Amino acid sequence: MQKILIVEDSPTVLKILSHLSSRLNQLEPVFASSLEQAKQLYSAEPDSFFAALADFNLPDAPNGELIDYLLEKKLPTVVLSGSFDEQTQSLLIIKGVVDYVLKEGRYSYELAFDTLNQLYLNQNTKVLVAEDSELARKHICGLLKRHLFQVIEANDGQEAFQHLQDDPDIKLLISDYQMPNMDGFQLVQKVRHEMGQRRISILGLSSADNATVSSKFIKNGANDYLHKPFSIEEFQCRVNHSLHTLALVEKLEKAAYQDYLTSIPNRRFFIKHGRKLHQKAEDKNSQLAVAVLDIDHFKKFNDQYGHEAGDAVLIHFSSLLKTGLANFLFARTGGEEFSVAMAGLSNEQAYQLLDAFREQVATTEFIYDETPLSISVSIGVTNNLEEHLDAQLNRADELLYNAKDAGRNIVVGD
Ligand SMILES: Nc1nc2c(ncn2[C@@H]2O[C@H](COP(=O)(O)OP(=O)(O)OP(=O)(O)O)[C@@H](O)[C@H]2O)c(=O)[nH]1
Repeated sequence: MQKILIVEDSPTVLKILSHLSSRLNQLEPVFASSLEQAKQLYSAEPDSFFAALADFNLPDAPNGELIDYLLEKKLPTVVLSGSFDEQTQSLLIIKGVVDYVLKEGRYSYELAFDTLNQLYLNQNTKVLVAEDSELARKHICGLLKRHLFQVIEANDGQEAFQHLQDDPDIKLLISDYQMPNMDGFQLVQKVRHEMGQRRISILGLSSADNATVSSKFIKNGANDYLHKPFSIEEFQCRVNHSLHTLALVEKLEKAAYQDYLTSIPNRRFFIKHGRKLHQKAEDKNSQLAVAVLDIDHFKKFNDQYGHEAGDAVLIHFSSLLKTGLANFLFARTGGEEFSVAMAGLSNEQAYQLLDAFREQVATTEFIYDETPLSISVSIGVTNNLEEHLDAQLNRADELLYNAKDAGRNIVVGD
């Protein structure tokens, strides 16, 4: 685990920082109370440190000498201080610190730790910078690298669009307005029209003194706009804000498509993607098998061992689905009902795979609260495309009822 060097001379503040450091994800705090001690700790194992949270004034470093030392060592640094005048604040940012935080109490320390956590996550976040002026591009990329983002550079809109096509993981596009080949407005428009489904935040930039540039950028699909030249701090705030909003949207989207209990996809996800598979099978005249699976006598787990036991059975069953039918679209589509869509499979092929899965469910031992529970599943499957997915699911459901009538723990196909 990488370390965070925390340097603070006040025992009271150090105590609070030590208490709050449990907030750090995947980072281990190491504490020092002077410049001398910080130097010793750092030089003993320089490669193990990820970043620093450092007090601006220390008895043996009254004028920010510790900050200069940490920046010289290229250690990303968040600065703490009891007071900052505006000049010192801008000087720190110009020198290259990640951020500064006033010692105003618990919330500001929490903010400092959140900044460090964010810095750690930024290492996996890709940002694309489209800017034709090399000087401006290098400046923007340098600011992003200070916050440890993975930065990709493009000279114009066309090159930027190509990068977006090649790399689906790019989360933020920072685009200048005036560029050769394809300008910023055209780029934003193309991204929003041709990559409509893509979750990407866009920040427009321009030095034009025309008041309509900002609204045009946003009307074309940018999320935010910044006029050049900009202050480093405002740039950082807008980048963080854009990515934070995007992360919230992604979180909401995940929650909307995931079953809360088992963490596998839910009915909404199944219908959305199942309809696409169904359409594709119709268009290409190919096969699509759809199955409905229902755990047998599920109610008895709840009745005999309690609702938590029922939940545990659902989680266990879902984990078997995740491994047994991982190559297909599957979801929890009801209480103890699950659905699977298997593209390209004939009825017979689907039947065989599902029967092997049924067997696996029946033979895998599951122990709840020291009691072995025997679980089985009934399955109905059809590859008759019907008119649409919902009708095919209804047909699979009818076959499932036949399986229940036939005594359960069985697969019934068309
Ligand atoms: N523990 C738990 N129980 C659930 C959940 N969702 C639905 N149930 C219960 O699942 C049970 C379903 O029972 P039934 O529809 O009678 O079906 P069954 O007992 O499986 O019987 P057959 O399907 O005929 O084999 C009901 O008692 C629901 O309350 C859940 O998320 N957790």
